[in-house]
Formats: sequence, structure tokens, C-alpha cells
Amino acid sequence: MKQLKTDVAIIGAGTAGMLAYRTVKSAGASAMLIEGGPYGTTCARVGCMPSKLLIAAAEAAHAAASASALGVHIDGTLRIDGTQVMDRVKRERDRFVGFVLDSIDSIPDCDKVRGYARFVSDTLLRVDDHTEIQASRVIIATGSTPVVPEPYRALGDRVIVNDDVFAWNHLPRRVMVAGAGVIGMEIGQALARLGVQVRMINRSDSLGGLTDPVVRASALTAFQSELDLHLKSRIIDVRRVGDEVEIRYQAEGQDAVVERFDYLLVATGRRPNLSALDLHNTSAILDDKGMPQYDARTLQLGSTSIFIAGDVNGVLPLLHEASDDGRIAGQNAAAYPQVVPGKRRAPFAIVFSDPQLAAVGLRFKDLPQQGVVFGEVDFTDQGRSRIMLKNYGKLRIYANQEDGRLLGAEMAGPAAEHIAHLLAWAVQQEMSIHTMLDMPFYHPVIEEGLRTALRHAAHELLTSKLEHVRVEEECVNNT
Ligand SMILES: Cc1cc2nc3c(=O)[nH]c(=O)nc-3n(C[C@H](O)[C@H](O)[C@H](O)COP(=O)(O)OP(=O)(O)OC[C@H]3O[C@@H](n4cnc5c(N)ncnc54)[C@H](O)[C@@H]3O)c2cc1C
Ligand SMILES: NC(=O)c1ccc[n+]([C@@H]2O[C@H](COP(=O)([O-])OP(=O)(O)OC[C@H]3O[C@@H](n4cnc5c(N)ncnc54)[C@H](O)[C@@H]3O)[C@@H](O)[C@H]2O)c1
Repeated sequence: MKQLKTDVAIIGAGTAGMLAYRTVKSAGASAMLIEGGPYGTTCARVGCMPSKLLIAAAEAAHAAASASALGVHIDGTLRIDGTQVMDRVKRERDRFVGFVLDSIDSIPDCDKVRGYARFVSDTLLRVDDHTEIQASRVIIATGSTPVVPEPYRALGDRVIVNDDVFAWNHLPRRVMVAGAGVIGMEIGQALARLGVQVRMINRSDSLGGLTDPVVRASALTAFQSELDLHLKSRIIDVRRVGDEVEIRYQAEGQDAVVERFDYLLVATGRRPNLSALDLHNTSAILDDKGMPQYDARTLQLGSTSIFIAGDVNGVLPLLHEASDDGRIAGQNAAAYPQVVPGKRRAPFAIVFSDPQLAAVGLRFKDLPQQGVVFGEVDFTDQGRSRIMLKNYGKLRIYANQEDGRLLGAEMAGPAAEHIAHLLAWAVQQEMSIHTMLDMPFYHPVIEEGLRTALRHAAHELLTSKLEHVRVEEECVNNT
């Protein structure tokens, strides 16, 4: 067995792990980056980038198919060449992966170890059965894996996850998507717009991660106008028949149906890659699911010399959060035992469906019971959205009743990716509704919809203040 020694060992060369490695090295400590799977990161290989490439093709198909509403007709047939679509997705994806591989190549060979690592103790790792690494600090950056419910596994290669979609050479005819979360909505809608017959089933009433019932209802209406999407519904059983899957499912309020598909695409959530790490050999405290206790500000596991960064910590499994985590874990591992809280940004998440979905700052489900004022806009009659025939969805903003500070927002609607950025910057700057209303707004733009929601919130703030004064006066008069 090969014996190695380093200041900091990093398990996983994804986005978080690579950033952690660079941070540790810039702090002057020695570091080793251990990777068991292919280099290239989840984001570039099977996540953010190929999914957005697929969506780009889907948006083009949808724009062409719906242009007649604007008086623009395609005489003849609209033809989607699935082979060309997938070829571009993979070609461009490989280009993005290439940049990551260049970055990996720039790391000296002596700092890279290939294989799967597990803990022998807090400071000793075994990589497969060929190497032992003595590391005074360890960063876990092992990412997450899609969960495939047990009953579906019997479908063999006909039950697939997002990774498999991006390996296709052409588009299939029929796909059942289990899960209308972020991945299900992005990929399911894209496939449907590219001419694949798609059915979507979600077990609960959640949709794309939205928690605000008003916004969620508006999103559901928009999605159901083009998608066969069922919430609070279930797959009863599945079986493989030749190269197809036969699925018995029951949509809410309807009778059970049996249908055949080429694939069952499972998008029912992801689990942190922790179970193969033998964390029970460390002094970390684990819950009954094997998740270690850690400080979300420092990413340190208890008082150990182990840190946890990226999707594996399960907080906000998003690319920019994985980068920030990598930086914080890297700084703290390098400086250990001097560990400090890392700088955090306003949280936000965007789903690249149509309508796009977004959540910024405090989500509806996390708002305090009292002391919150709401502002709302419905995009149905919003000028620019209507011009573009993208007039669907709603935005709700949440403000602190006391001082008018923007707390958060949820949105389904056009250009949510851009509006979410404005809102995230405002949350981070602790701007009030009135300060935001003092900002310039061009005409005619979708951001004028945001101004409508802000004006609504400002009106509600005033109303609640007047109500407060009225109640106080009443108290004085009654005493
Ligand atoms: C379909 C899809 C679309 C997405 N779209 C977006 C998006 O648009 N925007 C966004 O912000 N986020 C998006 N995400 C999320 C984003 O991709 C992740 O948050 C991010 O890639 C996580 O990075 P990470 O470093 O934590 O994990 P990863 O990049 O997964 O890296 C973990 C690495 O650890 C390795 N590893 C695991 N166990 C071991 C071990 N024991 N030993 C050695 N190596 C190990 C793995 O092989 C892997 O290379 C998407 C995800 C998916 C799946
Ligand atoms: N645009 C982006 O930033 C982006 C894109 C894709 C993925 N991601 C990240 O990846 C994470 C994982 O995404 P995901 O979509 O896999 O998980 P998710 O948690 O967002 O959604 C899972 C969905 O599956 C449903 N579900 C669970 N079990 C089911 C079952 N047996 N049958 C039917 N439905 C079931 C749940 O109700 C939920 O709606 C996201 O939380 C996100 O952070 C981000």
C-alpha cells in the first residue's frame, strides 16, 4: 500500500472540491485532491450545462411552434432532428467539460489521487485498496447522487436519471417522468417541447421547489396548459416488457391507467454521497441517516479537523453555493484550528423551466407567522410580458412590516432568472421596499412587473401602519 502525507486531503474533485484545493494551496498549505469517478464535475458533465443546452433547443422548438399566435407562420412542417439536438448538447457539454479538465491538468500529478476514499480515522484515509493518506485535515466534497426508489430498479436500463439523458444519441418517443421537482420540470418540459411524449407524475403537491401556494398555483396552471403534469399522483407499479416499461399510475381524481414508455426518468431527489465514506470511523457525530453534525457557518464537523462542502452537506445543492462552500471549507481547513464563519450571500435558486421559477432570500415556508407584508404581481396583464406572449405566472415579495426591509420572494414567470438576481442583490443589501422603488425602471420591461409588486407591498405597509395607529388611538381613547 502506498503511503502519502499532506496537510489537507480533499475527497471529491467537483466544483466544491476543486475550489477547496485552490484555496488551501493559496493559503500555503499542502493539499491532495482525491477523485473516484470521472473528472469534469457534475455541473459540466450531467448537470447545469447539458440541461441548459437541452432547454435551449426546446425553447427554439417552442418559439417556432407557437409563433403563429403572433401572425408568424411556418408553412410546412417543423422538424426536430433529435440526433442533431443531442449531438449539439453533447458537443457543447464536452467543450465545457474540457475547460474543467484543463483546470485539473494544471494541478501537479503529486497532488492528485485517483480512487474512492474512505475514513480509517479522523486523519487517515484509505483510497480503494492502493493508497493511504495521512492528512491532518480532511474536506468532504463528494456531491450527491439521484435516488432511484427500490421498486423501479427491476427496470434495468429502462429506468434512467439525468446522467443517462445526456448520453442519448437521439430522442426517445415516450418518457414517464417521476418527480416534478427542479430536475423533473427542467428536463421533462424540455423533452416534451422537443416532441417526446412526456407524462409527469409527482407524489406530493410540490412543484419545482416552490413553497408559496399562490405562486405555485399560477405555475401549475401555466405548466398544465402544455404538459401532461399531475401532482398528488402516484405510480402504482412498473414492469419491463421487452425494451419498454409498462407503468400503472393514477393521477389525482382519475382512474388508474396502464401505459407503455421507452423510459422511466426518475427525478425524485438526490442524496448526499456519504454512505461509502465510513464516517463511523471518525469522531464526527452522525444522525440516524448517517449525516454528520456540522456548523453551517464554518462547515466544520463538531470540533474535528473534518469539513464538509458542496451538495454533500445538503443545504442548498446549487453550483454557486458549492463554490462558496469550497472556499469556506478550504480557508478553514488551511487555518485549522483557527476556524471562522465564512462569508455567505443571499440565498437564491432559479429553475430554467417556462415559466421560470425562482426563490430568493426567505422562502414562504420559512416566513415568521406575523410581521410580514406581501406584495404581488400577476403577469397576465403585465405590459411587456403580454407583448411577448409570456404573460403567465406570479411574483410575490415578502417585506418586514416593521421597517419595510425585503425579506424574500418566490416567482413563476417570465425573466425570473433576471428578476431573481435584482431581488437577491436587494436582499443582500438589506434594501427596503421604498429604497427599491427609488431605483430606476425602464419602459416597457418585465421589471415593471416587479415595480407593481413593490408598490403593492408599499401600499400594504402603509395600510398596516395606519391600522397600527388606529389600534393605538383606540387603546388611548378606551383608557
Ligand atoms: C440535472 C442537473 C441540473 C443542475 N442545474 C443546475 C443549475 O442550473 N444551476 C445550479 O446552480 N446548480 C445546478 N445543479 C446543481 C449543481 O450541479 C451542483 O450543486 C454542483 O455540481 C455540486 O458540486 P459538488 O462539488 O458539491 O459535487 P460534484 O460536482 O458532484 O463533485 C463530487 C465529486 O466527488 C466524487 N466522489 C464521490 N465520492 C467520492 C469518494 N468516496 N472518493 C473520491 N471521490 C468521490 C464524485 O465522483 C464527484 O466527482 C444541477 C444538478 C443537476 C443534477
Ligand atoms: N436550475 C437549478 O439550479 C437546478 C437544476 C437541476 C437541479 N438542481 C439541484 O438538484 C437538486 C435535486 O433536484 P431534484 O429535482 O432531483 O429534487 P427535488 O427535491 O427538487 O424534487 C423531487 C420531486 O420528486 C417528488 N417525489 C419524490 N418521490 C417521488 C416518487 N416516488 N414519485 C413521484 N414523485 C416523487 C417530490 O415531491 C419532489 O417534487 C435540486 O434541489 C437543486 O438544488 C438545480
